[in-house]
Order: sequence, then structure tokens, then C-alpha cells
Amino acid sequence: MAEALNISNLKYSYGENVALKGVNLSLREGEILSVLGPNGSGKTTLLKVISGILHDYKGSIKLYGKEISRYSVKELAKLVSYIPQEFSPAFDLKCETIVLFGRNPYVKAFKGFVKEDYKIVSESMEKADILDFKERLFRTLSGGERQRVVIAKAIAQKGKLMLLDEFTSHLDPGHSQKLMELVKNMIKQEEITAINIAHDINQAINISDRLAFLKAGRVIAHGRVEDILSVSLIEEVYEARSSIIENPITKKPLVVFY
Ligand SMILES: Nc1ncnc2c1ncn2[C@@H]1O[C@H](COP(=O)(O)OP(=O)(O)OP(=O)(O)O)[C@@H](O)[C@H]1O
Repeated sequence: MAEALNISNLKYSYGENVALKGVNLSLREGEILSVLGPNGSGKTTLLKVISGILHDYKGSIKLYGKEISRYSVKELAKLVSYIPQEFSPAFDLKCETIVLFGRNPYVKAFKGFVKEDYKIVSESMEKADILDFKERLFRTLSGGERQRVVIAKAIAQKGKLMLLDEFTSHLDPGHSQKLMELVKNMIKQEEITAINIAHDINQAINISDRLAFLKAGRVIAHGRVEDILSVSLIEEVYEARSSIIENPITKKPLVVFY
């Protein structure tokens, strides 16, 4: 698989506050990378810089071989979809309208949405299992249902890189796991590359090809789950004691904090 993303010596500051201090990361097409790290380590900043929400970074972010600052806003919007913890539109909108937002980068001047856009919206809502919500007002849905609408919007956008920012953090364990499974299957089926910000290390282990640990704006470990995970790394990242055992069901590593 070709390289989707290559980040080299990435630095980003909010005024005096240096949030990213020289981040290096790479990701192949079709892979899921989970980024973990303590509060304030720079995870959300990293996603916002990659998605083009934050500009004026230093260093290099190559997406499919081209520096992201050289993509137009529209080109980047077609390639990258960003899924936040919580999406709260300013107006009272129907779910279908929100999913239709995913088609914005494809609208041609003076033409508006065309039949094809509505067809893609229906297909995307079907994939996210929310066709029944088409006419419902977004604000009337539960947290988990809302996140499904946001996922459908990302599917409709047909981006190649999906950025997930703790997108299940407001959900109970059952809904969180179901949504994670849905997204993981969708990523693999549609050959999307994904970066997932996570606090739940065991959930990250279950869905990811690779992990990256950020601390104070630097990547302190990055690689395949089985190659990098260790008790000493967990202690360095979280300053917490843990034991790593084999998950009896999945046979993957299971981190137990104590
Ligand atoms: N808009 C902002 N203005 C100034 N400083 C900011 C801003 N947003 C974030 N920061 C700072 O940048 C650093 C990294 O924040 P960021 O939100 O990227 O961390 P995070 O790892 O995503 O944290 P969390 O796990 O708590 O969500 C923190 O020190 C934070 O205070």
C-alpha cells in the first residue's frame, strides 16, 4: 500500500504556547492509526492541523505526496473528513440536510446539489443505518444517533483520510463499541485511511493497525501495536501503573491499570 500521510518535524504554536514540538508520523493507505496521550499533549491540535482547520504550521505534512498547504480548501475538503467529539450545528436542521453538507465540496458554482448528491446521501445514511432519521431534526436524536449522522456525512463526503477526534467519548460502552465497529468496517470496506484519537487504550488496540503516543507535543512511540506496547511506555505516557495481559477473547494485548 502507498503512503497516505507523512508528517515530518511538525510544529504548531498558539501564540506563546507551543502545542506540537516536532512531530514525525507516517501512515499507509487503508491503515488505522490511533493517537493516544494525556490531556493537553497535542492530539486535537494535530488533527486540526492535518485537516486544514489550523494553518501556519512549521515542518511538513504530505498527504498523498503533496504538502497540505498546497491543496486548495475545496481539494482538502474532498480528501479529508473530520469527525469531532460532538457536532452542534448552529441551526435546527434535518438529518438529511446535515448529511448533505458532506457534498458541499462537490457543488458546482450556481448549480446547487444535483440528483447524484441526494443518491449518495441516501446510500451513506443506509450504510450508517440511519435511513429512518432522514426527516428527523438532528437535535432530537440521542448522542449515539447523532454521531451516526456525522459518520454518514463523512461517508457522503467520500474523503480518503478520516480524522476521528474521540468521537465515541460521550457514549455508553455498548453504543461506543457498536459505533467503533461500524466505523472500522466502513474504513476497511471503503479503503479509507484513518487517524483516531483515543483515551481508551484497549479500544484503540482492538481497532488499530498502529498506535502513536504523544506527550507534551512530541511523539514518544509510534509503530505496530505488538512492537511498541510495554508497561514502561504506559508509565512514561500516563504516569500510571499497569500490567499487560492477553485478552482472552481477541488474543490481543489488554492493558490493565492498577
Ligand atoms: N485555542 C487555543 N489557544 C491556546 N492554547 C490552546 C488552544 N487549543 C489548545 N491549546 C493548548 O495546546 C495544548 C494542546 O492541546 P490539545 O487540545 O491539542 O490537547 P489534547 O491532547 O487534544 O488534549 P485532551 O486529551 O484534553 O483533549 C494544550 O496546552 C492546550 O492548552
